[in-house]
Amino acid sequence: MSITVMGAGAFGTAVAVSLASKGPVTVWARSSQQISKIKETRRNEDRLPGVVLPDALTATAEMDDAARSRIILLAVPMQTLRHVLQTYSAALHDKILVACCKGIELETGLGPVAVMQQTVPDAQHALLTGPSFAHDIARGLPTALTLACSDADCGEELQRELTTANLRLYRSTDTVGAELGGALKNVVAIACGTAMGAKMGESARAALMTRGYAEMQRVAVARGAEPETMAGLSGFGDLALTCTSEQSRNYRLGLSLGRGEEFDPAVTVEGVATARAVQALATELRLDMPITTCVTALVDRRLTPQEAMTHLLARPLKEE
Ligand SMILES: NC(=O)C1=CN([C@@H]2O[C@H](COP(=O)(O)OP(=O)(O)OC[C@H]3O[C@@H](n4cnc5c(N)ncnc54)[C@H](O)[C@@H]3O)[C@@H](O)[C@H]2O)C=CC1
Ligand SMILES: O=C(CO)COP(=O)(O)O
Repeated sequence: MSITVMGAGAFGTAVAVSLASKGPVTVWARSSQQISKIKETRRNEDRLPGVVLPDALTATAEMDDAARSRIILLAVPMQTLRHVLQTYSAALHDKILVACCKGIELETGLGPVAVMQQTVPDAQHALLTGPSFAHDIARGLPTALTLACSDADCGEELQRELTTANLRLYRSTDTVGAELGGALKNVVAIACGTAMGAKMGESARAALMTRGYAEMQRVAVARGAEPETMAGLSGFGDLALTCTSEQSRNYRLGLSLGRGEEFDPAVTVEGVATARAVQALATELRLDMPITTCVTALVDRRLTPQEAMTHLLARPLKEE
């Protein structure tokens, strides 16, 4: 069965490379210039440098080609997902849609599954998330991810179809927990990068990871997720990866903030909008989210890293 990936960024291209080991894959991008370049060079040098694309991978800018597959992965940044789905909803209404985005929509506070449900209600909706850098997947390195789908049968089908020799998928029906884990770990990664960039030490990073995880659980429980989902690949697993590796763009943005350096605004950093969205949610749900609050203030340049840490350390003492 052919599979389509919409979004020829780092992640979409990497997953398509892995899926192409099993059968035909179509990668769709809105830019025909980008597609021509990919066809010519058999590489996506701008987004996934150094990776030769396999023959089973076809690139297209035509939605008619993309819509031939029944399973469609959406590998675009979270803040663009609604626009993409609205634009192509007619072609997508009878498909199985699998969002790969990690974030919360700023205007609505919704995750990718809810956005798919609102924009293409007749489709089936799932989420692919978990600890995985695009380059690792594309190089064939071993990776384990969560495939979350509230419909158990559809989830099983997707698990079979999307598992490859280097991509092992675990199934879950808790889409709310899976999408919150993937979104919120990015906020904590910015905090950890900031602490490391400001030379606050690895102990500070461990504290931020652990207390950040407590914030992730607080939101998850308030949103009706299963608490154990946070302990899985989509939560703890991705938190561990993203908070400790310079391959992560969220972590690298944090490093820049900590060092007082500029960061390329063209790079996709999902945690910035998500921190603001989660901050709004926390206020609405009356949740105590001090790390998220500090990250929002850091990215808005309302606090320096030192002021943020002083603020966190000076909070009233409490039970763990
Ligand atoms: N890069 C990675 O290692 C991983 C990324 N992800 C997630 O995948 C999602 C995409 O990230 P990347 O591929 O890394 O980002 P990227 O910045 O490499 O690529 C994003 C792609 O989306 C396209 N795009 C943006 N707006 C669009 C629109 N309105 N219509 C059509 N296409 C549009 C861009 O042209 C670009 O090709 C993010 O939510 C990210 O958190 C998940 C796991 C790993
Ligand atoms: O989600 C990722 C790894 O699982 C990629 O992280 P970044 O978006 O921070 O690069």
